[in-house]
Amino acid sequence: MMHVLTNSVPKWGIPRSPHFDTIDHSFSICTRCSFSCLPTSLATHDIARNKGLLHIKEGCAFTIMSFPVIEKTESNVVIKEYAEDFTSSSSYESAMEALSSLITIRKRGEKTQIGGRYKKLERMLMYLKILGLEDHIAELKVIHVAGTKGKGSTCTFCEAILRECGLRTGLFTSPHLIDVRERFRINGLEISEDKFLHHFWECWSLLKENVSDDLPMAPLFQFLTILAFKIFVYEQVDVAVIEVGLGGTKDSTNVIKEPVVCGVTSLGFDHMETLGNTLRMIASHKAGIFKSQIPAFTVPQLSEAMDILQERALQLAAPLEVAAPLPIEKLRGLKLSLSGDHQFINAGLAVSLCKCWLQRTGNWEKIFHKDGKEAELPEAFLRGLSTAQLSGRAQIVYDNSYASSEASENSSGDLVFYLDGAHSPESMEACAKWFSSVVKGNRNSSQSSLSSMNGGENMEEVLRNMRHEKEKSKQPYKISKQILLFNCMEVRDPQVLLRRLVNICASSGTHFSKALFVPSISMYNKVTSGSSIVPLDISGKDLSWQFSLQRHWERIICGADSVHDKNSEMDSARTLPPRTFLYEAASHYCPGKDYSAYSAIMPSLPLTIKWLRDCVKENPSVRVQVLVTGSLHLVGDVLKLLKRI
Ligand SMILES: Nc1ncnc2c1ncn2[C@@H]1O[C@H](COP(=O)(O)OP(=O)(O)OP(=O)(O)O)[C@@H](O)[C@H]1O
Repeated sequence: MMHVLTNSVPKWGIPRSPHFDTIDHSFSICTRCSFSCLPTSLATHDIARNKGLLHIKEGCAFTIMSFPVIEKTESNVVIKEYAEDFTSSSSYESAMEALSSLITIRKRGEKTQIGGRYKKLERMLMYLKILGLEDHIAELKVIHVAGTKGKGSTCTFCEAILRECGLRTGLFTSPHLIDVRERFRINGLEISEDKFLHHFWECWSLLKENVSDDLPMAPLFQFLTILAFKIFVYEQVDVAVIEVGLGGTKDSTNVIKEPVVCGVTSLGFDHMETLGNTLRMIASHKAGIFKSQIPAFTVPQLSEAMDILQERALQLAAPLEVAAPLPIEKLRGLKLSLSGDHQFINAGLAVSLCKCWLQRTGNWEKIFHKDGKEAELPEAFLRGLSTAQLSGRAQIVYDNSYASSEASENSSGDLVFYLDGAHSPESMEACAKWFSSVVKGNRNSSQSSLSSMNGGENMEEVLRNMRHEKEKSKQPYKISKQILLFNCMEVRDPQVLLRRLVNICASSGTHFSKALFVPSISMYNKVTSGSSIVPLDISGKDLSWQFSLQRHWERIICGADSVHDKNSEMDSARTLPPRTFLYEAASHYCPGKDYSAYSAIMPSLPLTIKWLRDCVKENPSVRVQVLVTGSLHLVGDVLKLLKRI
């Protein structure tokens, strides 16, 4: 029998899970009304009481919130506002619209003009106070993780390890790929729509009611951070694993005053417009999460970065240790569930963070009855490391939806998507190594392609993929073609990203026969849900960025300038290349037409997926291996489409 120190004795003497209910589905707009069981001390109550929304029952306060609602007699201005502003048929879509309204459009590196009197972290504290959370977040037992690459993976490993130790976990990561709820996981599962909506609208209304010229509404990431804290407090998690959004010192998550332990993952060059151009400057921002006397861990870093981390730790008397990459033997024959050699670095850090967290919270001895100096990893750690799930990072998806029956499946080629949202030079390098390794069938890398289907898929899907792979291995030899499907944000340097990808792949014998440049569907000014409508109208889409990506590609591959003249660009983007383009030799194609010998502009992502499926359907002798990379938005869009069509 395992005993774990948890918060299972409710902090406020209230039931562990808030009670959710639906009062009335008959409102024309309001689809959800929810109750939450809150500590009576929370300031929210006072506000709610003033608004006449509060009903006290046996020492436990139930806040009745109903959004959006047509209640014209209601004096609550905010509620009226929802009814007027968010007339979408679905409450969830309304929440997405509300969230989208918090996106502040600005050029990268420019300071966001939120206005008001206060600095970001001051504002964050005020928002938390409005929600009555400022004391409660101090009780959260946090693992706080900053870094350039590997934050999401490290946090995901930590969450899975501690969950396997029997703890109730909360995980906050960013960005999301398909649905914003991916950012908030409770016990390994993304938060349910009901709970999300409940907390979302409660947060929204209280903040909206209290904004002023001095304290404007929280922009998107600040709002989501506050929401995460609220969710974790109310869900009474034993541990909150919190990924920094950007940088560290000034990040919204840095309102955590006393985490249990901090981690800094691999440092490199990203977000330089905000963090600075040197590794020292970047490291200094990341070290901004260190707190006085709180243990911190990092991974092996270049000396410029390590010096800064050590300096900062010394100033704060924070013990800083370097966690070595996890030696493969420690896994005792198991495999990391996240694929790629770089994941051993993240896993090593996660193990140190979790051990430290368990020791500092008094859980280590309770759970393992050991002094913590054992060389072997506990079973629970192994289970966490071999089951942690994170979509869009070195994820493999076998697509067989183009084959309508087993017979047609066998008479079609194979289409396999390799998805990795790398978008910085260092991560592109990690991605290129992983892709080359898996397409060559190098099962020793860290992971076999089968077990690397880590996309939060259910077991049924994993088993289906395994069956698919087994079936395919019995079939006659197929010619593999590696195709690149790429887009990146305009602030990135595509020349650097593409060159690094091509060179690293080439150094291990992997060559892309074609590259496809395609616009993402996701818009940077809109938060969408998994069920949002996919826009199919491609008319008038500006593809000039995709054309410039193609020019970079042509230069890298053939050393020549682009084959296109500017006038033909908009026209050519409306047509898809012939299907033979995908698998016939480059020498068959003369440049200067709709596509070049090595690359094509694809007018839209849905058309590209359909086109790829059609190509493969026609040619049973090919196995098309598509690397999707350059942007997490692109990866999310592809995943969304593969699930749907
Ligand atoms: N330790 C690492 N070193 C280099 N690249 C890495 C490392 N870990 C992850 N990557 C690369 O970075 C991508 C993103 O991984 P992850 O989400 O874990 O990191 P992140 O720091 O959260 O990144 P993001 O900038 O997307 O928020 C991966 O798909 C992989 O290509």
